[in-house]
Amino acid sequence: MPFAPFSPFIAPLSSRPLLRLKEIRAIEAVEVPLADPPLMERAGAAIARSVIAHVPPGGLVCILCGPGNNGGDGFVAARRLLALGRRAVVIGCFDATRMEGEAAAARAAFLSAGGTVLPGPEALDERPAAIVDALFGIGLARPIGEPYASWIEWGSRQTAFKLAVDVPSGLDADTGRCTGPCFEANATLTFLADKPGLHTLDGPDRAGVVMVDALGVDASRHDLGRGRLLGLDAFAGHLRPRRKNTHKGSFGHVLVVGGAPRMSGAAFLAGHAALATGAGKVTLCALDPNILSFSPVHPELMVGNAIPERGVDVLVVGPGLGASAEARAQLARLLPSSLPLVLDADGLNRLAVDAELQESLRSRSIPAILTPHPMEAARLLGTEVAAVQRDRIAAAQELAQRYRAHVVLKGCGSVVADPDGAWAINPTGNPGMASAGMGDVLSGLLGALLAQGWPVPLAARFGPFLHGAAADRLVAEGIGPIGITASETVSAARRLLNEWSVRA
Ligand SMILES: NC(=O)C1=CN([C@@H]2O[C@H](COP(=O)(O)OP(=O)(O)OC[C@H]3O[C@@H](n4cnc5c(N)ncnc54)[C@H](OP(=O)(O)O)[C@@H]3O)[C@@H](O)[C@H]2O)[C@@H](O)CC1
Ligand SMILES: Nc1ncnc2c1ncn2[C@@H]1O[C@H](COP(=O)(O)OP(=O)(O)O)[C@@H](O)[C@H]1O
Ligand SMILES: [K+]
Repeated sequence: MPFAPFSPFIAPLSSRPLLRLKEIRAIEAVEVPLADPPLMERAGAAIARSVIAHVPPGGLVCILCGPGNNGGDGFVAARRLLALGRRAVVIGCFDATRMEGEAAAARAAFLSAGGTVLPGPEALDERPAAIVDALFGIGLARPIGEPYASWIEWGSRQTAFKLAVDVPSGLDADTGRCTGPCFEANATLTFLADKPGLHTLDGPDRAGVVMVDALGVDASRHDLGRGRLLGLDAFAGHLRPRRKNTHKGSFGHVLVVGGAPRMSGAAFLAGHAALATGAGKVTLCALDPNILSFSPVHPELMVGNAIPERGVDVLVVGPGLGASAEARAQLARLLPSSLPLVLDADGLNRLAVDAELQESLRSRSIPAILTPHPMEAARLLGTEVAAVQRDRIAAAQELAQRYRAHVVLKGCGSVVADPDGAWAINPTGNPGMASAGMGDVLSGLLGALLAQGWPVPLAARFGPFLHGAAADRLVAEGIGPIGITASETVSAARRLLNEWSVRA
């Protein structure tokens, strides 16, 4: 029976830049000619160090090398491993006469050091203890064919330590999309700076643990673009203990508008999430005329069919809103408001087909937070889900600009984009969150943050970070990923928020 011990929960602590291909290439263009020792030598040394840290002496290290500089990194690593008394072989069967520059030199140096290049995995006569994937990195130009495709499939299947060099071969470093066959690593050692494709869509499944080695290059001297991988440090300034001398008015009044007939659960979930993560008061304005005037499970929620005349600080519109004329009327009334606004679910679906609502969203004095999942995003962009997922960052940025709003494009590696072009990827969360009601919880949680005074762009980042971390905490405790419920993430988020809100 397989045994997988629960790992202790540690939220990602440090945020860091995420660089797209054009930014990485610009750094390379400046740094490669200056670097001494050369960057490829440093990359190979870093790979060798990582292998040595993970593989006991005596184990065979099998390095899959491709025809470009990614393969060059692999050849340097192989030579260095031999020099350190380790057993290493290369698998590589490309036309070596077509190799150029440093990569060709790296191959030649490996061969001169007595290294062996095998034509395929079938030539091995023992099981490797480690597989290093140095086939293709950021130079991947098309889907991978034979023989590399079979090597990738073979390598991914091995019960060995599997290390991808820079990017798992077959993964698009910008988008996290598998372009065809794609290596499945336990860990990825990526160079110069971290890359968005390792953290969204297929990236997390393929890359495993991501380690960044700057190769001694001070990337901060270059254009780092506008993307970040979120870490807890990004929010430290707003995670403070509460002052003693406060009252419920200090923490804001959230109004949740939704809950059409047969969909009131969504509004209750959002409302409960808002209260449990710190809103001072929560009112539900439900479209269902038969809704109970209070929730027996959460009697602290104020429930009704009317929008309070005054006293509301934040709007959460959409959970279970439905597609009725009344839903449209509520949107038309609330979108122009000058209160902070979270728009989700049916609110987004209605927005997608209504030019007048779109205009009033764009004209808001405070940009709203929109929280589409990929299907909702596709509707808002007038395209297909596949087109959204082909480049999630570009889709989120396009939405943020088109609707002049902060956008959380949900899913594995949620992408947050601001109207001014800044963007971020959230590293927390797990497939246990692929269950009904999670989006409603996120909306409520965002409402609570806004009600407690978080600036809108920061709330749009911390909401998914906290929610995903809550689900990760549940997994670490053995609750999930299978069967986590949206309500359970609310309690876990409350615990984390209290743990994190300590005096520095
Ligand atoms: N530049 C630097 O100084 C540094 C770079 N570094 C390292 O270099 C990596 C980038 O190297 P790179 O640019 O050579 O690209 P790489 O990923 O090896 O692939 C290009 C080769 O593959 C080929 N090819 C592409 N797709 C293919 C396919 N589907 N099927 C078959 N062939 C395909 C393509 O051939 P072509 O398209 O011309 O036929 C070309 O030969 C980077 O990820 C990092 O590891 C580090 O050492 C730090 C310093
Ligand atoms: N595989 C996953 N990895 C990380 N987060 C996920 C995953 N699946 C779902 N989530 C998160 O869970 C939430 C689900 O929201 P949504 O799809 O709107 O759910 P629902 O419509 O059921 O309420 C989002 O915040 C999303 O990012
Ligand atoms: K690779």
